[in-house]
Amino acid sequence: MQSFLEKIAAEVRPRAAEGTPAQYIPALARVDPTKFAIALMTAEGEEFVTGDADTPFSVQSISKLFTLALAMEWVGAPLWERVKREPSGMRFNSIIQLETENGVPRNPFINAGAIVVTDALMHNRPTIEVGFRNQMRLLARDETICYDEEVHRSEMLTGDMNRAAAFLLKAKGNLTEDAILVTNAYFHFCSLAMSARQLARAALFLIKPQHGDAACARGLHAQRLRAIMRTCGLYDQSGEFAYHVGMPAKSGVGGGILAVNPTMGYAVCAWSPPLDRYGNSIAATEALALLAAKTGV
Ligand SMILES: NC(=O)CC[C@H](N)C(=O)O
Repeated sequence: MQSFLEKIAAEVRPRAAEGTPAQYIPALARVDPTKFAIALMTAEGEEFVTGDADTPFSVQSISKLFTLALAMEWVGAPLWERVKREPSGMRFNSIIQLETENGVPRNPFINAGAIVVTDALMHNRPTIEVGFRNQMRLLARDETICYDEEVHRSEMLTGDMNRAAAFLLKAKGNLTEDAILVTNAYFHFCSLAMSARQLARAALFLIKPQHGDAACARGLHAQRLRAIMRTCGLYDQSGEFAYHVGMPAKSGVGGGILAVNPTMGYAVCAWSPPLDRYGNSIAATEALALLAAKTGV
């Protein structure tokens, strides 16, 4: 596996030149585009890594997987009255459907849906940012995980589309808390900095129940979460990714893609900052495609 990951890395790294790191968040535009990592964790606890696997990067929308997992634990069924489980076929930050579909976002992995999930998590929990970070520390078994305050500030300065979504949700009666406070918490979740190794470790609960105190570690909702990853995990490229790669996955505009293979029993995170026009990492997608082909997905 180790030499195979190194071969994949050598093959796909040049593909990064075809894209650019996210430009609309200035702190992400400054990230070194040549960074690259793959980290693979097996259900049995073996770890294989290559490249910059211990360099923290901005998890961005990968946080939506973990906020949803928490909300399924903490909020349960009422969550699904506020957000649907359908692919949107639209860009991740689009608010068009929100207007025509009465303020109920298509799924929890587009921005509007994740803002509803954030609102649900915040309810009666004033320190949700600390709570979420602590859950991630427990899942990844790593106390060093922190928010990147520079990325957070950068998103606060440029996050008007997300504030627009939050105010629309509020106007349609689908936001309980203050729209500005909810988006600030959402920006914090997105600004969490984690390495590929930490993310792959944190995702193991999706293929095998884990010990520990993290709320979602028992993996009670793992199969449902994988279904939503499969259908909505890469925004309006989810169908293409399912065809090309085949693993349930979640991407972020920091250039990370976190995927799981329940049949073979591993979680894997690939990272390369340059993105395609959908906002998904080009080299990370290709790395996962080669891995999937090799491991019989
Ligand atoms: N696709 C993403 O990773 C988007 C997350 C980003 N924080 C945003 O709200 O635009």
